[in-house]
Amino acid sequence: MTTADVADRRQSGASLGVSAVSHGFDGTGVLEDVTLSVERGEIVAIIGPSGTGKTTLLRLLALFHEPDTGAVEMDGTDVWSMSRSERLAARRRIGMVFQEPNLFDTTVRRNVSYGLQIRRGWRERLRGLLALGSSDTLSAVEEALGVVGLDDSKRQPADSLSGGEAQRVAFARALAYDPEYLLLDEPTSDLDPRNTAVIEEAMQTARSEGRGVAVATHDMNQAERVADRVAVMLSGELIEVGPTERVFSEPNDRRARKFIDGELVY
Ligand SMILES: Nc1ncnc2c1ncn2[C@@H]1O[C@H](COP(=O)(O)OP(=O)(O)OP(=O)(O)O)[C@@H](O)[C@H]1O
Repeated sequence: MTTADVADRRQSGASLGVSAVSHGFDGTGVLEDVTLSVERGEIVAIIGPSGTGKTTLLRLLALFHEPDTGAVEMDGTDVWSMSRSERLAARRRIGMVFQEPNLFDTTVRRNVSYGLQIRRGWRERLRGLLALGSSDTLSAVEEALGVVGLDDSKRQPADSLSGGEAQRVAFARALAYDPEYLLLDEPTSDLDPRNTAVIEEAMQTARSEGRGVAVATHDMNQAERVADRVAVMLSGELIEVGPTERVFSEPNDRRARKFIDGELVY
């Protein structure tokens, strides 16, 4: 990506967000009146107790579900009022990394290039099939694997990787198709400090490339280390959103303070 591309992404002020969203499952409410957006070129951490709705929020941002009420907006446009093809195009601008890497039983390289193929439109996909191993596919795969420090493992079978390496491949798979927004659900929850550091660095690289990153994490130290803004979620509501330093040092909400101080039992 050129410096001009990055600057262009940043200046556009583009964002992905939810506006006054409430959502539940089988008649049970999970999210209540949630408003949050992530702009390109920033990292937003969503923290909060287990079962509080962080994954549900990421899944709504990933356009997996239509919210019961409220809007999911990309660049200010309500995604669920778009046509199906427009929404599909919007979805292609978003990458998601789940808590479980869920790799395919093939090499590292094929896992990453598969992500690239599946996200392309059918025309591009056909072109890709005709020119399997084309240079742009290969360089996108190599670049993404380089970001997570796995450029030397391309030919390795995915089932021979450690949990941390597998999660790094899942990250590269999401990165390879050049998403504008990257949604990460507890990407380092079971990882050792070294793999955690690699993923955190990759998040920062994504930010510096002008991507908007939203990460749900239990790890408050991680939120403090990487995020520009933090959103604290409790029982499906966002009780505090603000710049990381301010939220950690002087949260406005009493419950957010308790959660940050580790006094909130959950
Ligand atoms: N597809 C679903 N069907 C029914 N209930 C669901 C579904 N997805 C989530 N829930 C419920 O919504 C609530 C919030 O879950 P969610 O996974 O969003 O929380 P979370 O904050 O990400 O939790 P954790 O930190 O443990 O991953 C939970 O009570 C969960 O059981």
